[in-house]
Amino acid sequence: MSDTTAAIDVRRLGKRFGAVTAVDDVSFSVEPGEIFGFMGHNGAGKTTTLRMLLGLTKPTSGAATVLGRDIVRDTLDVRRQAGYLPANYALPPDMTAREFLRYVGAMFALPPRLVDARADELIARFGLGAAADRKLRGFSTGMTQKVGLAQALINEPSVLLLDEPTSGLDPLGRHELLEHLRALARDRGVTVVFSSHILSDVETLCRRVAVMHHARLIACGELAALRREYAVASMDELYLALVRRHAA
Ligand SMILES: Nc1ncnc2c1ncn2[C@@H]1O[C@H](COP(=O)(O)OP(=O)(O)OP(=O)(O)O)[C@@H](O)[C@H]1O
Repeated sequence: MSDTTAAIDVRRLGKRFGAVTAVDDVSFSVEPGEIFGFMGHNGAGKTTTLRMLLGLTKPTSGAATVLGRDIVRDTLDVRRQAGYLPANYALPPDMTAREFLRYVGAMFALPPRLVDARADELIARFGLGAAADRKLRGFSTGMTQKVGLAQALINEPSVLLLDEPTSGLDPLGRHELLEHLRALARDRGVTVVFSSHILSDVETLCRRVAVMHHARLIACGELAALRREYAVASMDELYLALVRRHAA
């Protein structure tokens, strides 16, 4: 049965690429305004799941809704209301940060004056003012991720899908990015899906998580309840216990 109050509702979603099953019978839901941890090691199927939610690749089975919109039938509606930061996002090196934000805003067919105002606001919010008119090619990893997050917010999305947003960041960069995500959920009610294999980040940020392993969901629920169920104290131990239990 589908959960009509959920911001994201995934029902038995599956994706095959030829002989490869990338996502197998995955179901979970995300509540409005929560920061939901989406965990799993490399190749577990996280990126493919996020891409299906955004209509960037079609499911081969199952269904999902984002803000009540069907991800296959209503792809454009979903895209208008969603922000996406892909993993290892390569920014165009010859654009400035400001030019890039305006470019992404234009793709949403927003009026130029509105896009300019939002770009300015995001540049200020992420502390990019001094670098805003420099070419992106020289940007540090931390600054690149801030621009990546800013572009994901240019359409003022209600749902934000972030694929490994903290990987490669130093502790200060990670802390700053996590604080921005907390503020988005707390102050603006944005629903965040935070895909990561950095367990401490998930632990810091998320109350509920889903864990993928070899294309399947091996756990989903409140972190505290999962810790109790598996009688473990830390996120590391929980993750290892889950993976061991489901080892092929
Ligand atoms: N376009 C594609 N064609 C063929 N196989 C693919 C394609 N995209 C993904 N896969 C395969 O699907 C599986 C899941 O990949 P996916 O990128 O979704 O995992 P992930 O959990 O995001 O991993 P990572 O953390 O490494 O990004 C992998 O075996 C991958 O090789």
